[in-house]
Amino acid sequence: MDPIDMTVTDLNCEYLGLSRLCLMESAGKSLAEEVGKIAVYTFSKPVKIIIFTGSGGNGGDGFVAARYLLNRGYDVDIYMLKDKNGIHSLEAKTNYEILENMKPRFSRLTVHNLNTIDDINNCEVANSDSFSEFIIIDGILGTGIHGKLRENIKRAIEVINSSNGLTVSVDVPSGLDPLTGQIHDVAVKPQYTVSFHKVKTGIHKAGEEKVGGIVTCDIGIPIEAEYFINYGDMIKLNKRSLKSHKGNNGKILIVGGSKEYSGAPSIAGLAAIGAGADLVYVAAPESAALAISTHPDLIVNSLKGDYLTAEHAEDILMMADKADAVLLGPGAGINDETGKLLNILASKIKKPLVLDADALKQVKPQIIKNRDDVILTPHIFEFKSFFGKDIKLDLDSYDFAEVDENISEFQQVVRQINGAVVVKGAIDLVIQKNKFKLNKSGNPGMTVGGTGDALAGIAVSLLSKGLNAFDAATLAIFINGLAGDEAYLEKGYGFGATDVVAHIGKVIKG
Ligand SMILES: NC(=O)C1=CN([C@@H]2O[C@H](COP(=O)(O)OP(=O)(O)OC[C@H]3O[C@@H](n4cnc5c(N)ncnc54)[C@H](O)[C@@H]3O)[C@@H](O)[C@H]2O)[C@@H](O)CC1
Ligand SMILES: [K+]
Repeated sequence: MDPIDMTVTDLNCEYLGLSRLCLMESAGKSLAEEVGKIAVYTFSKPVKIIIFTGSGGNGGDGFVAARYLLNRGYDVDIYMLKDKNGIHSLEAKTNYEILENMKPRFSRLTVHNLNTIDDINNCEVANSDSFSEFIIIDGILGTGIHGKLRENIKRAIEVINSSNGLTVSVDVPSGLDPLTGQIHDVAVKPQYTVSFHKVKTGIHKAGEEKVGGIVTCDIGIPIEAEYFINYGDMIKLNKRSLKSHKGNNGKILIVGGSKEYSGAPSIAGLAAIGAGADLVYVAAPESAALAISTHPDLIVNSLKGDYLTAEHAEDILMMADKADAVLLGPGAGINDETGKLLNILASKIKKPLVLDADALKQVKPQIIKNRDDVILTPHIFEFKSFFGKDIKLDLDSYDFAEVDENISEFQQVVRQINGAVVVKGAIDLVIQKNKFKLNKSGNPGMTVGGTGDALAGIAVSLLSKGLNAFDAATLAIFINGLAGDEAYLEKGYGFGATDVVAHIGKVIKG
């Protein structure tokens, strides 16, 4: 599991009511159990446990484990590389304070602050001849590592590696990149790594030589916290820089509209603005352009005729050059000439793309199949016509295995292409290759016309800000549903797509 996805899942547990403090308790308890097993297996007698802690959640797991190990009768020494005031994780601080409050202390616990390099050089582990047999728990850095290692952390890692203690790393060996498995400077070289919930991607990549034996502990994270999109996923949204200029936050081109439909590209464009894009250009035939241009937020390029045709290709390709992402299809209609144009554009535009209803019905899968920067937003019938496969999403089962089997049926079909697919329904399914997420935001009122255009507009807006197709697709369907839920609160089932659009900015901010 990628570290960012682990963070998202942890956060989503909170929205189920499962706090980070509970997760840390569970992680620390599992850690203590595993260390206990390792101690018995390796030494078959009580040994001293030395826990190195940093300033984050990784150290917090160490503080929790200390309590359980003390109860099992172990002597525990904690070596804190950051003192209480330097602990950033609230949960870690709470767990440290529990140890601190144990006064008078009957347990065999000692706590040392290693504030300076000298403190580290002079600690017992650095002169470990004085110990016979002991276990080191490495709770310095986990998934929260970033940038270059600070000097004191580097030194502590060197001391751990040159000691003769048996080392158990918490979640990730400190210093090892939890995503790539690379060691940029130095890293703890443990005999075992105890991971929580799922092994982090970097651990798999690094291999046993760098991480030792891998133990994975279930810490009670329910599968629903991982499968369903929730507010935790919002951390993937790029923060808007305070110094940004016009255009820095996404320039979009929407290609759509026809004699019959001018509403669809307008809604998509306004939704893109709602999701934070700076500039939205719409390329539409003149029969739709006038109506679209009544929205002053949209910049309309009027093209000759009642429908988009292959004759417009050159003009549109020039416009696409200036955009960061392009949406093809809303309200374009279905006819041979428009179909021809959409296929040309899908093959020639090299910017990230969203293919919506009328584009989905006309663009041939082989044209986009090798691209991983494309999002398709079909409902189940469009899915069938695009992929030529009739399957249903059936999540009414109480059996994980059946749900997984149903989802993997979809994955097998979607694997024909490299892009992300949002299968819209009462519960939505987002798939890209072996990744998937489910979404339950939204309500039955969203069957009203135009909500699909709003979704496509949000998706292209997020693509234009540099999100990858999977993240843009998952966040777009979640945000669109949340905005729909706000519209329902305001107007009951009497809301329309423009009401959904009106709430997009607010639900993102909130
Ligand atoms: N997030 C959660 O809810 C859970 C997290 N858990 C544990 O918490 C860990 C993640 O916690 P955090 O996100 O707090 O991160 P970490 O504990 O990995 O460390 C982040 C801390 O180290 C500092 N730091 C980062 N890079 C550094 C560098 N190069 N040099 C020096 N200091 C550096 C940061 O300032 C931050 O205070 C996991 O690996 C796992 O062990 C578990 O308790 C299970 C639940
Ligand atoms: K660690």
